[in-house]
Amino acid sequence: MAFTFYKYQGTGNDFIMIDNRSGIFPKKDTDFVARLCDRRFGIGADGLILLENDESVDFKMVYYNSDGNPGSMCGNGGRCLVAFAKFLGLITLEAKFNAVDGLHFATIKGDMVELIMGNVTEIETKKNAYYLNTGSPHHVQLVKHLQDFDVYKEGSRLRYGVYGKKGSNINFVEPISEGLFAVRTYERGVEDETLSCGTGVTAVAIAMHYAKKVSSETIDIETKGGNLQVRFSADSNGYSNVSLIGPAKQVFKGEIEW
Ligand SMILES: N[C@@H](CCC[C@H](N)C(=O)O)C(=O)O
Repeated sequence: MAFTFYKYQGTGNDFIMIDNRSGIFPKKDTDFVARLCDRRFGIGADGLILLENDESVDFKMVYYNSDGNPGSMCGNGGRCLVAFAKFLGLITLEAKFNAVDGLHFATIKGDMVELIMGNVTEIETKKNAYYLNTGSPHHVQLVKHLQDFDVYKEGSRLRYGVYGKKGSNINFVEPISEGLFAVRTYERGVEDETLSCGTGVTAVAIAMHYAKKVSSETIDIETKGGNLQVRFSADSNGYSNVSLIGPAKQVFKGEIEW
């Protein structure tokens, strides 16, 4: 049996994209998904995303981390999926889709995708860090000399040591200038640093505003894979109208045989 896959990247966070509206993909085969995501024995990606039919909106997002297990919400993956839906002719300029954390709205112009994320009402202050959920759980920690920081060592230590089996994604952030931050993320489920993490930079932007490191409600973030922007409205109830904006690009296409 064979089916077509596409590869997309959003600021270097890369995904295998499969149109599974026919339902043929073996969704429960964790090893198969992990093998496809393997960078030496497979296609190579930080995750795999299925585009599926949804009864009430344009489509459904089903996301797997590169370890083959279903993940929580993926912000960059969601943006890439919107670009894929446009490529398939399912949408033109706007999309509404269901994901594991609920309904999302998005707009696309050229290769720029703006994705509306869920509201954030709870932020936990920890020692030198913040913990919040932007569709996925995120630890946000300010550090100095981010470029030389050992993200893998410290990220994996916190991921397992502090957050146990369930784990968390771990973000390290350094302010660059007013309204601009540099971020590096250790991703749960990839179990390594990725070039960018969409729900991660969203969590960083909100945490930095909450910590009064920035007053603007539009925040620019530099990741190793490119730049993203996060916008929100902040009031005493928390953070709403949260959006994640950045490029999402198709990289190549191929055939999977099994
Ligand atoms: N790359 C992602 C984050 C994906 C979620 C994650 N690794 C998990 O399941 O914890 C993004 O862009 O948000």
